[in-house]
Amino acid sequence: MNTVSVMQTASAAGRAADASAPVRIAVRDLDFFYGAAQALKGINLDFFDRQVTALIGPSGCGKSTLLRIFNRIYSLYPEQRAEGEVVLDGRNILDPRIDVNELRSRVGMVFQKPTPFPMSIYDNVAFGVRLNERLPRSEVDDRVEAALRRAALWNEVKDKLKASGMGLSGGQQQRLCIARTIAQQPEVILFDEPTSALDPISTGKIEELLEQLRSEFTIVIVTHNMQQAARISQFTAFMYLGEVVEFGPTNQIFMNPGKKQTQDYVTGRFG
Ligand SMILES: Nc1ncnc2c1ncn2[C@@H]1O[C@H](COP(=O)(O)OP(=O)(O)OP(=O)(O)O)[C@@H](O)[C@H]1O
Repeated sequence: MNTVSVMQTASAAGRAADASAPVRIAVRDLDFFYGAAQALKGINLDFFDRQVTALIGPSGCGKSTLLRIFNRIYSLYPEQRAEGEVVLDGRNILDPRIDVNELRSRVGMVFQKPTPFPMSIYDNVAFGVRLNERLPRSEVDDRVEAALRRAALWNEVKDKLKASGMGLSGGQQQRLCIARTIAQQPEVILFDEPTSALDPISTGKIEELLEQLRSEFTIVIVTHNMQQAARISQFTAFMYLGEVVEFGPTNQIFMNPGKKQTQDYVTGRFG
């Protein structure tokens, strides 16, 4: 896709940008360290409710690091630390007293490579629900069906719910992982390059799905693919060397960026 068509795509996605939506996640003066190495510097960003925000920027700029702070995955590693505030619904999730299991059911994550568990399709989707909630079997059934429908997978798997999730195609496995996340009824879903391991048809399905999911969830997506960011997001943050260079409605970032660095990146002149 050339620059002009990226801009046309951006225009369509960006028209839906709603900066008057409530702020779901507010990042304030956020620094992040891997041991002594600082990977994020003074990040300030708002993520709006029921909008898709894309994090873009060259390799190593800190996109995944930022995404992984939102469900505190980093706290598994003692040498990693975050300073500043990430406020989700009025609470700073960096606070060590936050219950990370509860946080991770509110902030779901879908990874680059589909990661189905070695168990049935049904059990994959029911997994988090059973772990965190005590529901009667019929309610778990309902939750599994609703999540598979929402993830646009129900029609393909409804007759083989007991078959292994590992037997699905790559694109179906990724939708299964999305269903597993949705089943926990999160508020926010984080996507870390969710289509980079998929073929174009599966990628198209996931992109369509993201557009549908945003009516219910706040979505943050890391993508290397600028056309994808332009197609699916309402807001875009351009990052470089651990900082946010520019943030705004996607059509503004792609069609009328305020900074030369952003312009150079979105027109493919560097990165
Ligand atoms: N586990 C780690 N230990 C030490 N440094 C790390 C670790 N993970 C990432 N980094 C460093 O932090 C910086 C940001 O990395 P990050 O993976 O967040 O960037 P990114 O923008 O997501 O890159 P990519 O697009 O290549 O995935 C880089 O300098 C990287 O080398």
